[in-house]
Amino acid sequence: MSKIPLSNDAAEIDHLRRAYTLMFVSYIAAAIIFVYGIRHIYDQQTLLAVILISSALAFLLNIVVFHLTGRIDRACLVQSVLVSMFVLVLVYQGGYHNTALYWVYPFPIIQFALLGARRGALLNLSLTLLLALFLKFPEWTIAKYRPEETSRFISSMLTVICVGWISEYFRARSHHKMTALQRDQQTLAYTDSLTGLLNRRYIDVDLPAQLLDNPDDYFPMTVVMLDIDHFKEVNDSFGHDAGDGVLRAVSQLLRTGTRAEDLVARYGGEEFIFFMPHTQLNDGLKRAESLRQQLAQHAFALGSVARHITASFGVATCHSPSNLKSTIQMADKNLYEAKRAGRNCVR
Ligand SMILES: Nc1nc2c(ncn2[C@@H]2O[C@H](COP(=O)(O)OP(=O)(O)OP(=O)(O)O)[C@@H](O)[C@H]2O)c(=O)[nH]1
Repeated sequence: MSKIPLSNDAAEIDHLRRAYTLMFVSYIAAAIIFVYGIRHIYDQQTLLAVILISSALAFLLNIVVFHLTGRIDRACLVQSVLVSMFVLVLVYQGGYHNTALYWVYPFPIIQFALLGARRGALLNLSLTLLLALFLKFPEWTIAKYRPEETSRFISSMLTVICVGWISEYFRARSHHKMTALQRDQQTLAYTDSLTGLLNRRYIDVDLPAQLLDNPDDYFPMTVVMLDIDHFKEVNDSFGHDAGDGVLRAVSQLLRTGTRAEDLVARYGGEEFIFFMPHTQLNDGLKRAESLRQQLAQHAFALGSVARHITASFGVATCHSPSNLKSTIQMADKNLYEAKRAGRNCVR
């Protein structure tokens, strides 16, 4: 079966999840940090106030850049690096009366939400290693932490990282499984069971969304509709099963006679349609004529003899997503003209 370009709702939902996580986490963290920063100006803790206020502004600046560029991967990575730097500087300085360590615990969870299980674990473990060094060599820091406090802190940090990793790993795994399941079900819903081609539901439901989302991948797009001539006679003379065999053989001819980027569908009983992206009307007419000839020359095995079968073709070109329906109607009208003109021709 040809590869179906499907609208990817799961990827869109995941993108939104990351964007909302990034924005809410950044706004909430920036607001809390900013308020504490202002408070410490009044406490005369200038260095702490500068660390807090500049971190809050850096978080917000990253969000502004994200709004302007829409690049979620880069924004999450920058936010994680900013968070890590903030944590390191805060632990180095000690925070208010050396309480900095209490503020570190939420950050591993944030890193997992922003970066995912693998990259989040890497960043969190590196950060914990640096923090452990700071705590092991107190002469490196301004802060003064009690020895029993530092050992408990590293153990509880590792516990938080472990729990955060487990939760993010299984969330991502179930998300991937559900995405695969959704794709399988979509593929099944949009596949014609007799021929394995795309079906009418795909043309009516998913294709319009595809065209709207990625117009540059399609337009101008030529639509060809074809209908097997006198197909009723095939059924009447050779039986319904033989008719099904002809429909499968015609599908195979269409598959091999079209390009990989063309979308080929069974539109109704013995009616097929295909869409040729980036194709003007003249080229579309030539390709339809070539297919008509291939089909007319093909010998179908029916009963004990080989028989020739022909089809009539209608062609029209679509220039924008809003024209899809009227273009299909135009191709259908031209197909009717081809039938009226005596069949086995392209109009
Ligand atoms: N075997 C088989 N036949 C089908 C299927 N779907 C529709 N048909 C048959 O296709 C035939 C279509 O007949 P008509 O609409 O009269 O068209 P035609 O005989 O091809 O004549 P023209 O289109 O005017 O050339 C009918 O006999 C339907 O039963 C199918 O899935 N399998």
